[in-house]
Amino acid sequence: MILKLGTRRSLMAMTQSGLVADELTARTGRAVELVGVTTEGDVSKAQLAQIGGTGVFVNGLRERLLSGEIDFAVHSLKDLPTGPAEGITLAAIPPRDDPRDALCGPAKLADLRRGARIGTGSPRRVAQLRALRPDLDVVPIRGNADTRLRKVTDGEVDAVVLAFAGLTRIDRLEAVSEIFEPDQMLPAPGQGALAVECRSDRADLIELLATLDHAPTRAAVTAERMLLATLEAGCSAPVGAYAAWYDEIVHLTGVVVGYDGERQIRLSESGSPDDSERLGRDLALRMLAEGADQLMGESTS
Ligand SMILES: NCc1[nH]cc(CCC(=O)O)c1CC(=O)O
Repeated sequence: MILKLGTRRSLMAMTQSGLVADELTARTGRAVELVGVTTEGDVSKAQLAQIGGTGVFVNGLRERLLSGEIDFAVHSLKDLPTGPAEGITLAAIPPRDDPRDALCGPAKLADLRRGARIGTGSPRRVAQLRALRPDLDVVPIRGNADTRLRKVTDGEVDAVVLAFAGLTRIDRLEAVSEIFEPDQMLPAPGQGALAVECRSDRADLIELLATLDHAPTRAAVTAERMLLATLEAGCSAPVGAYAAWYDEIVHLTGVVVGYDGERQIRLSESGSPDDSERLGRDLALRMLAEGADQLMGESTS
């Protein structure tokens, strides 16, 4: 039987789902067919900072998993809410792509003109951009990566910030003028990674999909997501987190930035990959002890 893989319809989503489908076929010999699904996040014109964090890109796919219309689904992991979903299992987290953010514009950040207009709706990117260049005019924009890049070519904004992994998937690396290192801009928890979900009662499928799982990526993104969950922040909060993995140790860094970019709480901690949930929780608790709560509260008001 051909397995039905549910995916959003954007080029980025179709590309990443296609790669997962090919990988599953290569590893298990099972044929996979893509099924395009439109989600609330694709339709709504509201700013993500308002509607985000509630799984707007994810819920439509989960409904079709539960109804049996599709067998499994591929999401961008950073769009996945941190809470559990009834009846749904996170069956695999494949090897992560580049987690960094990229500037797409005519020059590197330091070389943009004073007061240049930068388009991004993400409070995390807004706050970190302001920390790097307080003079910039950061304006909210929405739409998929292609639409955002067009706003640069049309002159509506001077530059935009997008995930490097997404730009790779839609073959638009020529638009990149600078890649931000994590010490300049920490990515969103889970950025660059994918999530493969299926129904919890499909034991056969869970076993099959497990062949796609990459343990180091799972440990790293688990730490990042636990940090986010413990801060009780969603994808619309000014929270960055990145866990690197080397010498069999997970090195997690988290940041909370005030909306004006002036104040930030940035801390790091290392631990065993077998205990990555505790690593994320411990670091978040240290950030809260330093006032992360108050800083996040100011940012959303
Ligand atoms: N919120 C939209 C979204 N979800 C995942 C990605 C990029 C790809 C990824 O992080 O895996 C993007 C676009 C962006 O932030 O540029």
